[in-house]
Amino acid sequence: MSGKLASSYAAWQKLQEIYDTQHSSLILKDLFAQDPARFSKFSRTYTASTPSVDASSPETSIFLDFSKNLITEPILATLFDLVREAEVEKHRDEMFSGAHINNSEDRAVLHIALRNLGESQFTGIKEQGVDEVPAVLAHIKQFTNAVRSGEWKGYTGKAIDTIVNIGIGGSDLGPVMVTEALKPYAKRDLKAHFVSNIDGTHIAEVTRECNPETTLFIIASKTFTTQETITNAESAKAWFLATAKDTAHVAKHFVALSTNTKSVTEFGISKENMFQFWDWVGGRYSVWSAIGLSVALVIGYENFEALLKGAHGMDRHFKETPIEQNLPVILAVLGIWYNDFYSAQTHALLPYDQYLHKFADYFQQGDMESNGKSVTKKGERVNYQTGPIIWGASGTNGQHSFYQLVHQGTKLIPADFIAPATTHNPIEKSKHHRILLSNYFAQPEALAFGKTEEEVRAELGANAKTEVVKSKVFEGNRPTNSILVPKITPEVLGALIAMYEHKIFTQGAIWGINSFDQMGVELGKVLAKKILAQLGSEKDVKGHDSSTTGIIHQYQKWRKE
Ligand SMILES: O=P(O)(O)OC[C@H]1O[C@@](O)(CO)[C@@H](O)[C@@H]1O
Repeated sequence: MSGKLASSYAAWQKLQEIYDTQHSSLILKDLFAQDPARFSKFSRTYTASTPSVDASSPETSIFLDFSKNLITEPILATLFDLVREAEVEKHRDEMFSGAHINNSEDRAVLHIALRNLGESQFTGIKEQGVDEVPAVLAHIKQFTNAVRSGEWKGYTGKAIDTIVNIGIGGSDLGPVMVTEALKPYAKRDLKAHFVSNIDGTHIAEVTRECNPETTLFIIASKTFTTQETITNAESAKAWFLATAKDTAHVAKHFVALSTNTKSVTEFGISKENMFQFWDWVGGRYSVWSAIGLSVALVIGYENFEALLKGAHGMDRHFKETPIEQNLPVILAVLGIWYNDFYSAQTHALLPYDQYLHKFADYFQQGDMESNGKSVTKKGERVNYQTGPIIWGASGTNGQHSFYQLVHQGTKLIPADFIAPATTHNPIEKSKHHRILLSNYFAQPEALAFGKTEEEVRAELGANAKTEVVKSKVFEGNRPTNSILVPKITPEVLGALIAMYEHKIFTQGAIWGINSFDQMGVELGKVLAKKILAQLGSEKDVKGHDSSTTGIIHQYQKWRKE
């Protein structure tokens, strides 16, 4: 089992020494001037080894330009030494083999087994459920085809025209992000809604848009015990039965996605209407599982399978490619360079594609719930930074929101700029797309090379006030990765998501932490349940600090219901 303190590695200590002695001389303007081949040395292309499912789709490729990073070839080589010293490849192979690498819960981590579509190199995994994946996919295919064709009818004999996915965290963020990202592939007359928050507003607002005769509710919950989801599901059932009356009709309008058959049937959903997955699927890694049912309903099973295929291609790349050419590994070590040596606290994901506007939201859970840990797998407190704060927004909107700080603030913010070469909406002869991409190209250039005081003064003239000149200087030397894909297709999206999943894995393996449990979400839930019980009673709240007690008293003074 890993769990060694990363700071104990010789490569880590070498990186610290390099940072201490060299970081102030790592100037991108100079690094590019010194080496005309810098771009080609620090860029890589991933291309799926098998052709696209849809012959009319462009190839499934990802181009990574990481030349605008604060690295030299010796620094990159030392980062790769760290990967080898941390035995990342060994841990990777353990994951792919089904070893219980999630040691705190004694579970395997096998989201890769959800999407290999029976490919030989990943079969032979001896974990309960792995051999049932094809049957669940077949059930998803049969069900989604029935709903989309109108064969599946509601209790009054009408076809389903609305789906409502009720889930939270990984049971919501994946379906939301992927259905948004692949909207060009959506069946436009099937409306999809996603309810996640316990705030009654969420389900109240959604059911206002729904007709109980033509709505299908998807109760998405790995554990089927999550308070928000079960409460929302009960309210959805009550809303439905207020019109449908007969509980027999539930079977036509409610399905469940879960590992917990007992709780699903106790809720009143038959086993036949349940799509199963297994404990070795982490919530934040579950969009490839039955949790992806809403995705398959919206974009169709063939496109859902293409998404899986795209991710599987990246799995093969991660498993088979030498670390120096391995995109997830390269992204991972660059992130560690800034997170652990430059003390950058965050990492921005900036997709220049409106359909990807939920991409950063998705990886807030994916990355921060995986690597927001402070003890190693052996229980030792780390003495270095682990998971970064992930944030971001689609371009160009971010430019009119937070780019001021990114360009001229005091914080180092490594950022991934992501864009498709071709848009799904080439309106005005792709004028919009050219404008969008011109910004996608320009922002990393501005961040890297900035604008000197001399350049500003030359523009403003000799009489310009010093304070005005200074306010217009861009220090530059701010690192970015540029990721370019041919087009956002199901396969490309699958590969992109898997690339970031394996980046997260690689960083966690280097930090020696368990990226696959989430103990940190439990305490708040327990305290909330204790307070909830007290809010409902006539007695005064007790057992809390003066602040919690005081704010509850204020609430009780003001509440009207
Ligand atoms: O799918 P479920 O079991 O309802 O869990 C929902 C989410 O809740 C968590 O915060 C775990 O409690 C996330 O890890 C998970 O994706």
